[in-house]
Amino acid sequence: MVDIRKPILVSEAVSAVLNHAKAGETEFISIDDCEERYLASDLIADHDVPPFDRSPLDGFAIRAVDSQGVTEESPKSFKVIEEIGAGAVAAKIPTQNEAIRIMTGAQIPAGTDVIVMFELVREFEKEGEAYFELTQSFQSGDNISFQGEDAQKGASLVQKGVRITPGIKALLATFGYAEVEVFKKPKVGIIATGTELLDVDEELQPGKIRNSNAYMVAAQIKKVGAEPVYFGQLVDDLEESFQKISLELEKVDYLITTGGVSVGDYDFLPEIYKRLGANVLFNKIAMRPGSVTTVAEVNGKLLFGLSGNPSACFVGFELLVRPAILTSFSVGKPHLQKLQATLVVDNDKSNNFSRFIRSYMYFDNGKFYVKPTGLDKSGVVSSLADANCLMMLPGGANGFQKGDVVDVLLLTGEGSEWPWTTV
Ligand SMILES: Nc1nc2c(c(=O)[nH]1)N[C@H]1C(S)=C(S)[C@@H](COP(=O)(O)OP(=O)(O)OC[C@H]3O[C@@H](n4cnc5c(N)ncnc54)[C@H](O)[C@@H]3O)O[C@H]1N2
Ligand code: MOO
Ligand SMILES: [Mg+2]
Repeated sequence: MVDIRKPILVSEAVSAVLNHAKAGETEFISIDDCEERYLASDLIADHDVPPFDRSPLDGFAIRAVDSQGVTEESPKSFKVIEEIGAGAVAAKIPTQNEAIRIMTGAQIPAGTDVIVMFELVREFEKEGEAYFELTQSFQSGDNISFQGEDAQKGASLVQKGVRITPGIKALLATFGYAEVEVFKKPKVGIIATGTELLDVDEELQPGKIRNSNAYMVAAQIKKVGAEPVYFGQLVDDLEESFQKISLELEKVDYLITTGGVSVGDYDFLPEIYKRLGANVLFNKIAMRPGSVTTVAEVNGKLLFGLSGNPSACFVGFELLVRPAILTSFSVGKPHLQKLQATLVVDNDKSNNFSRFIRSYMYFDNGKFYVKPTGLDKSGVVSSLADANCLMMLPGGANGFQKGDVVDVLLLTGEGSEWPWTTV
């Protein structure tokens, strides 16, 4: 007799995993290598930006007071007494009707409070000296980029746990972060199980299939910002599998196995958890695919027993492994982002378990729409190719019809805080 497993809600499974999530270790790395990593401390402005009042235009720095009353009909001439480019500081201080020729980015010369762009004046020369004629008046502060208008000293600009984008890298450089404190990439071991598995470079043989899970999971691990460590594939042999899993578990922060978690004669993971003395958090989730997904803990380390079925394996990673890793990086929204979209085809299947259907979401005429990307079976691999989201249909409902608005979990982009309290 096989054990009858008691399914728990997806939300219960996720919280059981997150109860065991640990804060990641941190390290300092060169700014050159920091993109896509997660900040381990807030990014603080250590000075004002810009650090001085500066010119946003190529033109002339003048005193607003000298432009008062100036119009097309009563223009005024200004004498140019110095020229500065960005990086230089004016040596002279203009007095009445004097100006400094100034380029974009240069510090506003003392005594001046307006920049007039070149295009607004008529330049001329008199007795070998440069002049221009002004035909309009200005207010003090016109065309000036003020010190601190971009960022003020002491401000916390990006919080710990945010993934470094090119824009954040610009801020890190602005504030002199040659070395950046980030979360270390945890090592996530992968072991594929199954006597039927061939590696990617092997010819097909009767009864055998190529191992796709190991490659898919490694890509999922990289995408989330961790480091995959592939330990190869195992034939279904209890002793050998136990030895290999206990050995490799020591070398990583998390271990993912694929396959062998169900109730089949060659599904040895349940027995291996026993031999390891693991605390099995759950071995059945009320979801499709991935109902057999099992998570166990050994000495504080999580072992994810993902299903062998490719789509179930994929979904198990996204719903359970992803938030565990992202939580260790202090990410505030570690779950797939939940949106809503209109179903474009009927989905009559009813199921007691909640379903996470590989789907494609698109935007048309102001609305989001969603449709499945292929056959909705957990053993299917082809429907993963076009999937940019998982349609989330709660269990117990009597099917869904074209036009229904359904929940959708995006596979890319920003995440969500906990959104799935009901399934
Ligand atoms: N009597 C029952 N049988 C099954 C149940 C059940 O509740 N009672 N659950 C079914 C469900 S649901 C799933 S999902 C699968 C889970 O199976 P396992 O996790 O034990 O995985 P395997 O048996 O090893 O393989 C299942 C399937 O996946 C293919 N596979 C395995 N590894 C890979 C890989 N690395 N790359 C590509 N494909 C892989 C394997 O060949 C099998 O076809 O159990 C059901 N059975
Ligand atoms: O766990 Mo299975 O993937 O539900 O089909
Ligand atoms: Mg099996």
